[in-house]
Amino acid sequence: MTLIVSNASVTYESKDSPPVLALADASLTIPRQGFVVALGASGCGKTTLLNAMAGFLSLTAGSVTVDDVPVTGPGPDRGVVFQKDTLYPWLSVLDNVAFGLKLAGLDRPKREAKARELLALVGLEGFEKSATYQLSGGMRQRVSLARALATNPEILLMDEPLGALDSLTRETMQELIVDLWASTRKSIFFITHSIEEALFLGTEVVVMSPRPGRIIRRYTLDFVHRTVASRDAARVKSDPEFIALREEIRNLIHQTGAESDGRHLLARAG
Ligand SMILES: Nc1ncnc2c1ncn2[C@@H]1O[C@H](COP(=O)(O)OP(=O)(O)OP(=O)(O)O)[C@@H](O)[C@H]1O
Repeated sequence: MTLIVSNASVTYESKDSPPVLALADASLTIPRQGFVVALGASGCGKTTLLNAMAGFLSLTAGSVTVDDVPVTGPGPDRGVVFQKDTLYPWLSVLDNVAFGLKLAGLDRPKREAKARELLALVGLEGFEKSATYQLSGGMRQRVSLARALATNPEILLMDEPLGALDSLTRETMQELIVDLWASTRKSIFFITHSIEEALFLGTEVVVMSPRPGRIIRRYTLDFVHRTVASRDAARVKSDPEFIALREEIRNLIHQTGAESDGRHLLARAG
């Protein structure tokens, strides 16, 4: 499946404050089996873009399509993982993962078998009967991932799923996501504030700048392919090419962050 965002703009209107141009003329393709990462400072419209892809909000202008069919709402072809897990505290780990399958009408043995398989895939074998509040942040995000995969969406939309984790857990989770991407061949759209994370994960990285939120730069990368081939994350992250690009993007984000303050006022006034 291919998800295409064309010339998408979103303006938030409210009664008490001026309209905010949160996303300005963004175009983006999530190709089949691609791993596209949106990177940018707070407020540059990343979540707005993801919400439009997920069908949670309507665009002010432009379009989102999946295989040429316009997105008009959420659908089983797109699974979503949020920064803060949205697990049900009254359900066990297994039942959280199986929940969507229950809604889809699968009988108990089938949905539990599928949920067990997914929990093994994310490294949570043995925790099926645990309550979600007994788990660490990293484990909870593993459950969220398994839950998003349960209905077998071709596209995964991930809104800073590792943002709340400590740095060691975060690195382990990055490697898990690379493994999942390589083994399931899903298409992924992933949001992060971390330049290193974006470079490590993405086959394509789009850099966004705030006020108004727009895509200012695109990079096609192969670091993630190198990680899949070498299984040596530390080596990939310390590669001089990786480090040079990390610095280039850091400068780019700092420059445009400063410049965009002026544009912000223009965007609001205009
Ligand atoms: N419902 C809303 N009403 C009004 N303004 C909003 C609304 N949601 C977001 N905004 C504004 O739109 C802009 C883009 O927000 P968005 O959440 O998409 O950015 P982001 O890049 O995901 O930020 P963060 O990294 O902090 O999550 C911000 O200036 C934000 O304040």
